[in-house]
Amino acid sequence: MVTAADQETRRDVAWATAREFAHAAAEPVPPVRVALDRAAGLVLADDLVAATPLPAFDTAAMDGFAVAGAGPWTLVGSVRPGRPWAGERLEAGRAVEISTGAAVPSGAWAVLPVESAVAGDGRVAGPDLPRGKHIRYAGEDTPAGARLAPAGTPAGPALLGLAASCGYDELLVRPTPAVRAIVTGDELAQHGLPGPGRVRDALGPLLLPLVADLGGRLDGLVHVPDQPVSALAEAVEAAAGADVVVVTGSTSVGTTDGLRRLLAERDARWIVDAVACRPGHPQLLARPRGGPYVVGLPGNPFAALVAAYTLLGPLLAGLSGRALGNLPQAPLITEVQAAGRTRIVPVVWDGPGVRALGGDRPAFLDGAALGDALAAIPPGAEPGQPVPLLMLRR
Ligand SMILES: Nc1nc2c(c(=O)[nH]1)N[C@H]1C(S)=C(S)[C@@H](COP(=O)(O)OP(=O)(O)OC[C@H]3O[C@@H](n4cnc5c(N)ncnc54)[C@H](O)[C@@H]3O)O[C@H]1N2
Ligand code: MOO
Repeated sequence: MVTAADQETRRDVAWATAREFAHAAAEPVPPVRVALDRAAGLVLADDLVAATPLPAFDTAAMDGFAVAGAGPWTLVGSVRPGRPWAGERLEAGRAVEISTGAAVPSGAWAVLPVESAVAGDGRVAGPDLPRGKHIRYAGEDTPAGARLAPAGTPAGPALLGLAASCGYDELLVRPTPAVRAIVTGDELAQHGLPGPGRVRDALGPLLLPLVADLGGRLDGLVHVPDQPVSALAEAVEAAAGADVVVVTGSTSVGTTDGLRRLLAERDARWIVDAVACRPGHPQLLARPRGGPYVVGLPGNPFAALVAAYTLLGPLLAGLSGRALGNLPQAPLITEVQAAGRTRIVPVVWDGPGVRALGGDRPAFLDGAALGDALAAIPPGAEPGQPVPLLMLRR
């Protein structure tokens, strides 16, 4: 539970609250107007309002005959998609052959599907149909001016198709926030087997797809030694053009962990200073005056992954103007102890719930590599209780 004092200092923030703090602290990036084919995956900065009614005209929903009045009917012509009927209002007892998608002439009562029609000698017969049968009337799906999607909606495939349907060539969207990564650690090796006392960098390869999954664009990654301490300051300075700087392996309080000192020197505003979760406790989010947001991910790789979902994901959502939304939940069917702070463990779907996989030690990525989701298990959770899920696979 977060006390008033925690809220003040932003120390050891409860896990769900940390996500909210990260999201709420984000000032959305300025919007840009882009062509529809450049908008995929970006987030609407404005409501999408129907520029035309949909459908825009009374439309045949079947191939057959548009008929007026009771049958049989005299055929007086044909109508094809994209070529409106040039004739007069269709009088009772008359019909036109019509294709799916063509404009139904005024006066038509219904469209008689070709399968139900008997045509010949300039006439067509068939069952009487209820008024309006197989006609999609103008504005039936939406009238012009209706709000189809609110600002903050991601421009997925269906939204782009919808925008085109009602006449848009461009959309006002927020560009993907730019993220720079700074991977720290004198012990890190970037290729091959690490050798004595060295550790292979797991976070460089993990960050490129992870940042994209969380809604950002990784536009640079540098490796920085722990010594001299000025190296980290220079790397943060060089990333000033990004929206977010992610620093890994410098969140703790050791002599080689310079991030907290650097943030103090820069008079940074603390948004989250450690989270009451395991792993990932020392993660942080702060904003130096006039600079990008700084997310500190613990060096332990699974802890870093957890921290990215906890702070970086909600921050990127806020920068893009996306809502934080509620996480999906599922019952946890295995027992996992979460004493005092939220436990975050890899899980897989198993029938009506999720099952903990193991492989959840802070430095080990095995469970996360195989899991469908990370489950955030609050302190005191009972077996069978629904728990929030951070989806690892879609
Ligand atoms: N006195 C205390 N010490 C530590 C505390 C604490 O509260 N008091 N917290 C521990 C916890 S929990 C974590 S998590 C770590 C976080 O430390 P840092 O973020 O400063 O990371 P490092 O100390 O540099 O590294 C921790 C661990 O991870 C390995 N590492 C680092 N970077 C990478 C990488 N890119 N790829 C693979 N592995 C990496 C590093 O070699 C260490 O083994 O602090 C604890 N200490
Ligand atoms: O909390 Mo640490 O992040 O145990 O590994």
